[in-house]
Amino acid sequence: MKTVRVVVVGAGVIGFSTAVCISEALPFCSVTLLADKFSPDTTSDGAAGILFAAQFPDIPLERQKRWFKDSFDHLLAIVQSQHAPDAGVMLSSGFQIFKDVPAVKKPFWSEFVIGFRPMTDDELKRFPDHKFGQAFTTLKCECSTYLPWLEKRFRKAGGRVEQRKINSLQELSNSFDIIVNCSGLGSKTLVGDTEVYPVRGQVLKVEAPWVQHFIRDGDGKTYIYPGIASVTIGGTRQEADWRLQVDDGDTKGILERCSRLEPSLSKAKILSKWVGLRPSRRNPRVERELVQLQGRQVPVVHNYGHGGWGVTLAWGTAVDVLELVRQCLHEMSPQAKL
Ligand SMILES: Cc1cc2nc3c(=O)[nH]c(=O)nc-3n(C[C@H](O)[C@H](O)[C@H](O)COP(=O)(O)OP(=O)(O)OC[C@H]3O[C@@H](n4cnc5c(N)ncnc54)[C@H](O)[C@@H]3O)c2cc1C
Ligand SMILES: O=C([O-])CC(=O)C(=O)O
Repeated sequence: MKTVRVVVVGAGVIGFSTAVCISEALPFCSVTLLADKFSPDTTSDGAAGILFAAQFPDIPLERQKRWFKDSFDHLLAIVQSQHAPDAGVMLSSGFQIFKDVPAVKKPFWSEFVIGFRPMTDDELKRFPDHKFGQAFTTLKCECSTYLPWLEKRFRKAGGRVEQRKINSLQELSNSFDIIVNCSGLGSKTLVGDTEVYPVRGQVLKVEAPWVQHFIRDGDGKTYIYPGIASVTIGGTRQEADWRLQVDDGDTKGILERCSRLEPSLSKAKILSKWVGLRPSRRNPRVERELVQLQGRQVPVVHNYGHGGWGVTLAWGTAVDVLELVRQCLHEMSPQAKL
C-alpha cells in the first residue's frame, strides 16, 4: 500500500497518545505530530493526572466505560512493566468523600479501578463534615514525565515531530492525506467550534512526603493527590475564565480547604503554583468528517474537548481514533488490507 501521510495536531496527552496509537498500529502511515506548544508547556503537563471521571451526558455509557477501561488497562500495564519509573505512572490509593450522600454511590468506572468499596464509619471519622465516602486504588499519570516518554515511543515507531502554529486546516491539506485534530481548547479557533470553552483550574505542588493517600471532595473543587516527587493540591473550576496567572485568593482558598481535610498540610512547603485551562465541552468530540480544503474533500478526525478528564480518557479515545483513521483509509482505498 502507498504510504499515507497522517498529521496529528496537538502535543498534549491527547495528541501524543493518539499519535503513538496510530504510528504503532499502522506502520504504512507516515505520522507527523505538529503543535505550537510541547511539554512542559501544555495544559496536560500541569494536570494532577488522576484516573477518575465524571459522566458525559450524551455519549453512550458503554463507550465511556470502554474509554476508561482501555486507558486504565494501558497505564496499569506500564506500572507493572519495567517502564514505570520512566513513564511517570503510579498506583494511588485513597478516598473520595461527600458532604451529602450522592444519588449515585457507585460511579460507572467503579468496576475498573481496584478494590472499590464504601468507606467504613471508622475511616469517615477523620472527616466530620462528610457523611459518605468511597475508597479505591486508581492510577496517577504525571504528564511532565509521561509526555516525553510517549514522544520517545512515537519517534521509535517512525513518527516525526514539528513545532509550529496552524491557523487553518487549509495549511495542512497539500502535505497530508488525513488530519487528526487533537488541539484541545485550540479547536475553538482552529475549527471554529463555539462549544469548546475553558474551565480554569489552579493547583499547587507542595512538599509533604508523609501524605500517602489521595483525598478528593466529591464537589470536585478540593483535592490532595500525592505524586512521585510532590503532592498536588487543588483546586478551582472557573468556567469561561481565560486567566492564566496565579491568583493569590485562589492559593489561599486551596491551602485553607486542603488543610481542613489534611491539617498537616498547613506546614508543607509550597514548591510551585500552576494554572491550566481545561478544554471543556458538553461532550468530548471524537468523530470523523470530510472537510472541503483547497478544492478537495479531506478526512479530518477530531479528538478534543475532554475537560477535566483528558489524562483519564487519553488512551481510550486514542483507540477510537485509530478505528476512525482505519475507516478513512478504507474509504480512500477499499481494496487495501488494514
Ligand atoms: C488544574 C487541572 C487539573 C487537572 N487534573 C486532571 C486529572 O487529575 N485527571 C485528568 O484526567 N485530567 C485532569 N485535567 C484535565 C487535563 O489536563 C486535560 O483534559 C488534558 O490536558 C487535555 O489534553 P489535550 O491534549 O486535549 O490539551 P493540551 O494539553 O492543552 O494540548 C493541546 C495541544 O494542541 C496544540 N495546539 C492547539 N492549537 C493549535 C494550533 N492552532 N496549532 C498548533 N498546535 C495547536 C497545543 O500547542 C498543545 O500542544 C486537569 C486540568 C487542570 C487544568
Ligand atoms: O477533579 C479532579 O479530581 C482533578 C481533575 O481532574 C481536575 O481538576 O480537572
